Amino acid sequence: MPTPAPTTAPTSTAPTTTAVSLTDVRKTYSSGPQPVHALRGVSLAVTKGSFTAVMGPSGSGKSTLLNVAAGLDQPSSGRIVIGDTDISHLSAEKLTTFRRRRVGFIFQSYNLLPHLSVSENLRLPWWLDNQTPDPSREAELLHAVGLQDMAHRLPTELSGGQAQRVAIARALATQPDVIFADEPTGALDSHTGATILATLRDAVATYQQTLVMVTHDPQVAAAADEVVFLADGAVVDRAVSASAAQISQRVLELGR
Ligand SMILES: Nc1ncnc2c1ncn2[C@@H]1O[C@H](COP(=O)(O)OP(=O)(O)OP(=O)(O)O)[C@@H](O)[C@H]1O
Repeated sequence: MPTPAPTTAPTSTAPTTTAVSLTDVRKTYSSGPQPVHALRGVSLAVTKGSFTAVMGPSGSGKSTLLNVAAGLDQPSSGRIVIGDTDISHLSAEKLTTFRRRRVGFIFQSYNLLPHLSVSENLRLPWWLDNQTPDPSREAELLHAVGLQDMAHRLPTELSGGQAQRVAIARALATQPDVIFADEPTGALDSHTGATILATLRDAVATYQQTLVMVTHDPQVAAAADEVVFLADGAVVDRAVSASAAQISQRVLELGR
């Protein structure tokens, strides 16, 4: 006898296994002559400890999604929960504090402070939050990204790949609920990009770190547990454990 279908709709409360949840998130830019509907009702639940890649054609809303989900920009409507905090209604001041403590960022351009050493850049999240840096965690993270011998170097004395490793270690420093990465391998050659990707994957596994990453590169996206495809401001598909070829095919279909 077939199992009867459940009669109750799934609850809208995020289960404790969810690191980030978006519910019907919309973002309209109204500054120009015509409003731009960059996000048109995105709902998404990111599992704790998972690695999610966000892909889609240019202009599909990937960066907007990342900025809004990370609390860097306000949605026009909808609900965003990180960990157990609904950030949708936090004041600007509370949101800034929350981001410093609970969210990590990795950008294509590394965003290291040029006058601070590797070690000092890594300590920034603690300093910005008026916390004392944890020396053992700092040493562990430098080792995890292979920079244990470069703690005293300045960013100008690093290669692009090494600079991005500092950014990864820094994002991991405070054990945030989630790290958002925007094209973290975009400025690197393919070999260095592959090494950075491996470092990120290892970090996700070692620290059970939740990672959400925007990328244009199907090879990079194939390292993720799940790929979310955006088109015209909406989630149009999701793929689990997809190969680079499968991801490329889907991106082509979406009209990259
Ligand atoms: N500040 C802004 N003001 C007005 N429109 C904007 C703004 N930022 C983004 N947009 C528009 O919102 C839509 C989504 O942009 P977004 O940058 O999120 O796309 P994307 O998928 O990240 O693109 P790409 O892959 O080219 O970086 C686009 O039509 C873009 O022109």
